[in-house]
Amino acid sequence: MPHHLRIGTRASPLAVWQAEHVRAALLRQHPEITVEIIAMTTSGDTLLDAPLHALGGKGLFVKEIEDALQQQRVDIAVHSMKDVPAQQPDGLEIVAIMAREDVRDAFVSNAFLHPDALPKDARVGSSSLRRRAQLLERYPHLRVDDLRGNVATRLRKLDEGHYAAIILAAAGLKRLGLSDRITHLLDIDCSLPAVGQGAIGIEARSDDRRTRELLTPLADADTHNCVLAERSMNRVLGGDCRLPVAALAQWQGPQMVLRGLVATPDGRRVLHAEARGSDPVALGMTVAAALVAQGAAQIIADVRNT
Ligand SMILES: NCc1[nH]cc(CCC(=O)O)c1CC(=O)O
Repeated sequence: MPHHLRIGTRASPLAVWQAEHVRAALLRQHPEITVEIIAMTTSGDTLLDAPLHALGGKGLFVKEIEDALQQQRVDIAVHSMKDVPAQQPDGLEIVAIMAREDVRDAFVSNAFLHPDALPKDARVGSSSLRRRAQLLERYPHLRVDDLRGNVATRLRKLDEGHYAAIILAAAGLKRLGLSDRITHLLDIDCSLPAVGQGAIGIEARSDDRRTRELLTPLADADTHNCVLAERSMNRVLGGDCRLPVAALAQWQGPQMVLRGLVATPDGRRVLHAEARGSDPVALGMTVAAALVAQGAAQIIADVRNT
């Protein structure tokens, strides 16, 4: 009997694209196996009215898929690493992280070529406190308003005229074939990305040796170490994707450079830290400690309490 693998994924077009991407890579490596995609609607997809950061619980988008994995209804789960909480549930593990797409945030507008061109009180759509804080730091005259929904929904709300501009991850737009909607790619000095942004992670049961072996050739070691460093920082800070926390690790020769940021949602205080090293976990802890020394823990506690 040929081996059959069931991939669990969210049902959004971007998530399904990512699952298809994993399926294609698996079949390239192992032409003898069969792969099925099982798409699920998660609570993060249905609770569209509340602002993302106000919804309780971590891992809104991944919980239901992890349940299916633990209950053996699927064999692997494909996630945007950005949405994956710092800690995996018992018995599950991120086995492979694939080569990263563009890590940057994209400025998308039908009327303005660059955020510099936005007039006072222009409405910018973003539901991420991380994007809000960095935008308001540089452009305190703007209004940042909540914007939820999948990529197509957000673009539609822009096109309907509800916003002067919106900010999205470049990776999602590129994967969906929507690169032509990117008006301007924000430099990482303007908008440091979210932990794990642009990276696809594949989760499996720790004790499922056969599946883990099949996944090994899909992993990109450089991306894996960068995302580990970012997640190590986030774990110390107790951060998740709803908090104004950003991090990006990049290889510079034999070393990684990890930049981290914690900000107040209004962008009035923005803490930065940076370190180099080759041990991802230690590097993350170093940058987290440097942020804590500047008051990061208090900022995070304040955001959690509001
Ligand atoms: N929170 C939703 C989400 N999760 C991953 C991506 C983009 C793709 C990626 O970062 O890998 C997006 C959309 C967005 O932020 O615009």
